[in-house]
Amino acid sequence: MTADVAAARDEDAQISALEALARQARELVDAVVLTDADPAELAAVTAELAALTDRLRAVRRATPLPHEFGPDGTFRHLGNAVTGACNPHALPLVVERPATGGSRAELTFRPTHEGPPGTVHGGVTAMILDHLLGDTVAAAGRPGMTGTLTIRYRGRVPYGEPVVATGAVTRVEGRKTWADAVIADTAGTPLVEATGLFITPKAWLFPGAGG
Ligand SMILES: CCCCCCCCCCCCCCCC(=O)SCCNC(=O)CCNC(=O)[C@H](O)C(C)(C)COP(=O)(O)OP(=O)(O)OC[C@H]1O[C@@H](n2cnc3c(N)ncnc32)[C@H](O)[C@@H]1OP(=O)(O)O
Repeated sequence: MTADVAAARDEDAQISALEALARQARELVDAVVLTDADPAELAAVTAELAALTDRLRAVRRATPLPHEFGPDGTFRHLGNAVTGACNPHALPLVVERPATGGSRAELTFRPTHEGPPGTVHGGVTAMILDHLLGDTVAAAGRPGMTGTLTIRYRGRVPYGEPVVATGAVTRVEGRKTWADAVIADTAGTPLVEATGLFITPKAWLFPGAGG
């Protein structure tokens, strides 16, 4: 076994273990949101969690896992707040790029995403749509940063039930790209609609040019 292969295996093992930890941390957050344990039990669990937190902090990175190209050549961001498999804050959203263009994701929100009673928080759905729009413009070969994001909330988004998010580019002009996205129920009824303007920084077009 070469040193490169051994290093790749070590990295795979590290990522798999981090993904498992993130999955467990999501389970923990869901359990916290829904627990009805008594105060003594809550205090005992809190003390155990504090000890576990100290163990993880003992070996600490400066930043979350970075953007990179994975072993199969595809772009990945394991620490991303929306898609990162190693980030417990992420759903994580799994985005597909249909052959017909745009981006698509099937997702199920959890009780931890609740805003109004029985409804997903509008900021959470906006975050998902921002990411999907960003992926949509990137899929069209025009990656950019969100300049503006307009949201129209048409119906309550439930948690615990699957919904579908889709996005499509609508207009391009120089470094600007506009796209629309929607979260709909499985019958296709739109629940939240978004329009985004994405601007490709000059540095992404001309690396080293600044901007
Ligand atoms: C290598 C990467 C591979 C990636 C491959 C796969 C990716 C996989 C999916 C990832 C998906 C992520 C999705 C998350 C997306 C976020 O969440 S991004 C985070 C939120 N957004 C930000 O932080 C952006 C912060 N703002 C900035 O960085 C800069 O202001 C911007 C937006 C890059 C623009 O800066 P700039 O290029 O210096 O812009 P500037 O030259 O002043 O203006 C250019 C034009 O845009 C207009 N403009 C500028 N800003 C705005 C604005 N905010 N609103 C309206 N118009 C504006 C100007 O008026 C101007 O218009 P014209 O005069 O040409 O008509």
